Amino acid sequence: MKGVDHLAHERNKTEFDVDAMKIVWAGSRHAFELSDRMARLVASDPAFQKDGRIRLGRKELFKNTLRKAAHAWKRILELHLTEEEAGWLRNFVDEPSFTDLHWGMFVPAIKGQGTDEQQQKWLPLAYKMQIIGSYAQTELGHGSNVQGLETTATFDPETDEFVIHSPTLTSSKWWPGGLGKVSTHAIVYARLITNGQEHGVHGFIVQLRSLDDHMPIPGITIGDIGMKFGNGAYNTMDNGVLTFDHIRIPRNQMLMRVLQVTREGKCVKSNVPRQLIYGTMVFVRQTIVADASTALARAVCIATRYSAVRRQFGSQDGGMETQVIDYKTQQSRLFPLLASAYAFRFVGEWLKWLYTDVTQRLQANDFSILPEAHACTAGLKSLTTTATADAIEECRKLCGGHGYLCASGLPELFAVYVPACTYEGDNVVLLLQVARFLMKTVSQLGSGKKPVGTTAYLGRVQDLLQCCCDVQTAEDWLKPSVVLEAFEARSARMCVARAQNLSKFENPEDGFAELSADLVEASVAHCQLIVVSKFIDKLQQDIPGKGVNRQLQNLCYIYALNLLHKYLGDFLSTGCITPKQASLANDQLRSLYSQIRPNAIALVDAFNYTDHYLGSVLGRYDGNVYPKLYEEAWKDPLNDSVVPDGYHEYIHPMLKQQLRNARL
Ligand SMILES: CCCCCCCC/C=C\CCCCCCCCCCCC(=O)SCCNC(=O)CCNC(=O)[C@H](O)C(C)(C)COP(=O)(O)OP(=O)(O)OC[C@H]1O[C@@H](n2cnc3c(N)ncnc32)[C@H](O)[C@@H]1OP(=O)(O)O
Ligand SMILES: Cc1cc2nc3c(=O)[nH]c(=O)nc-3n(C[C@H](O)[C@H](O)[C@H](O)COP(=O)(O)OP(=O)(O)OC[C@H]3O[C@@H](n4cnc5c(N)ncnc54)[C@H](O)[C@@H]3O)c2cc1C
Repeated sequence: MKGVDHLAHERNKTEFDVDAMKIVWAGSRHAFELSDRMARLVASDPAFQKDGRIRLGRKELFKNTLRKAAHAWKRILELHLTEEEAGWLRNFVDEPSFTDLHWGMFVPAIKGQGTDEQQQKWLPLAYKMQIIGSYAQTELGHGSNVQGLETTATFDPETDEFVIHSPTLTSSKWWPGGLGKVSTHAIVYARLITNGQEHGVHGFIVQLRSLDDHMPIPGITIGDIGMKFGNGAYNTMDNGVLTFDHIRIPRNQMLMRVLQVTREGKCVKSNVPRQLIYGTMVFVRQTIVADASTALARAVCIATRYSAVRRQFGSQDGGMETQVIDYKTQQSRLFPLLASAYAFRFVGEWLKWLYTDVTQRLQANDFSILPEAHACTAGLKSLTTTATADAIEECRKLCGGHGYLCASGLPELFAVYVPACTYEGDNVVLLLQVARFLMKTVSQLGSGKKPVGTTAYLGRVQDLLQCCCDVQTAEDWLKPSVVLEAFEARSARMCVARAQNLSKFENPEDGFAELSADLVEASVAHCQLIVVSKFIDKLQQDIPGKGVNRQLQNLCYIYALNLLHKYLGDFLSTGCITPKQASLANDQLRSLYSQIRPNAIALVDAFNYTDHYLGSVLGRYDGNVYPKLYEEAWKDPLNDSVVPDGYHEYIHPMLKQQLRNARL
């Protein structure tokens, strides 16, 4: 059987309505139709083709990205695309570029931290791309510790200006995307100083380059920070270095929604909390969770299709060998990743809802759920990006040797994706933020303050400390209440144990530092509970389409029970379940793998990815892997000549030498 036939055969086995699942995956019929249209538009435009990207040198690669970004903008204007459509189009162009930072951070920072007047002035320019913006927060010496940033913004009352200055080498801005070669402006984070007094870190709109000839403004030194991990990959982005030598900007270019500086240099606080200065990060972390499901789904789609095409061993009487997807070990590695892609999709949807809710509340001066929004975005960003980066690498291994070829698409996907564990907050630093939030919540339980939202379960802590898991058969693990209670009890018990250990320290900060590794584990347990509970919530919705809900149930339990298996130490050591119940969970997991198996190809088809977007010979929709791999190999520049360059200089003399030695 050819690869092409394998996948057709697999698709015939499907037990659910794939078109209905495509809508569930996209979030709505509207989102499906829109993203489908934009994906096809990009795939059919020769200007957006991706072939050979990994073989380009840095300069060529970068220019190619500029060309694509300019072409995308031209198409957006020509077709009068809405903001939503334009976002999808840029997504399917699938090449990190300065536009990500312009639309993803510069514009949101002005929207979130700018006053009405500032928004009226700057947003129209940014929307028309008459200025291009970057987000310049991180410095050579400090990234995680935002309060440790060294760039200064000193108010000069004589001229009504701020003087932006880089006092040390370590205060050089370092990393901001789009900054190196493209941005004309940036939101620069700097320590505010007025009348000799410091007022913490704030954002300032600073022009970096001339709008006429793109030369840096005098006093500004700016460039690219150099090559990053992998071929192609994130090297399409001009992450930059920037220093200021006493650059003057008008007073009204400080983003003043949180704090105003008057003409006299007096600081006047508004009624919004200081943390709103970090608001852009909350917004971006939320989008990163949605991106995680997309990147994970890409890797899983490639590995699943290829696993159905690939055959090894098991041939009897000259019959066909076994499809590697039928090996239980392959299933136990692959199907939890498939389930995770769906799980992250739904938690991403929920997080988007939470973010919208918080934004509306902020507008009504209700800041009560800001800590919850911070903890959820930080924790879920950390959980989903760590899992996705690991999963892409696992998918590469699941594809055996061919997974290591760039033609599989997996090496570049990994190289592009893996910095997500670092940017927008190092994943461990973010989990420590969640831990602080959890410890604070536990410490307030005695005061009668009822936890709400994702920590509401901690309000039932006494019950959760005592409850016994009610599982007697493997089927009992298919009850939502049973699964939920096990995850709630594990998280609650871990939180309480950590809080008790913390209370033994005289100085809570010393305790927090000493116990930080344990605290991070509690944060992970809490975040996994959120993902499981949002997946379970999704199952309660009225989901149309034959067999769709059934598949989602299977995926949900695979996600939860695989975590239970992987983190068994937590569940057993906290006494949430018994070894016997753990073994029953494992039995159930195996049964679920068998149920998912006939639907695996259809479940990845439901992602609705074009071959252009997947960029993988192994993941092709038609399964025509081998002829295309063979074809692809011949495109390598090494195969331009039969005898390689360097033969006469190096190989020939070496062979001659051996020959002479042999004759001696
Ligand atoms: C096959 C082919 C493949 C190729 C195809 C390519 C496809 C592309 C696919 C994927 C690529 C996607 C590309 C996407 C592009 C994304 C661009 C990436 C951009 C990255 C940009 C950045 O990184 S910007 C810089 C981000 N920096 C950080 O995140 C810094 C991290 N540090 C912090 O956030 C904070 O400083 C801290 C959280 C660590 C705080 O520390 P500290 O204790 O010092 O805080 P404070 O004293 O300041 O405040 C404490 C107080 O505030 C609360 N708090 C903290 N943060 C927040 C917040 N954000 N919101 C609300 N509240 C907050 C905190 O809880 C404390 O509260 P208390 O009540 O006092 O306890
Ligand atoms: C591809 C990419 C794009 C980026 N784009 C931008 C951008 O557009 N704009 C921008 O401003 N920045 C950008 N950044 C910077 C990014 O936000 C920072 O690198 C990130 O926040 C991590 O900070 P750091 O580099 O200072 O890491 P560090 O904090 O130095 O981390 C080093 C190690 O120390 C550990 N660590 C640090 N603090 C603690 C602690 N308190 N407790 C325990 N462990 C700790 C970390 O876990 C990590 O293992 C980008 C980075 C990358 C890689």
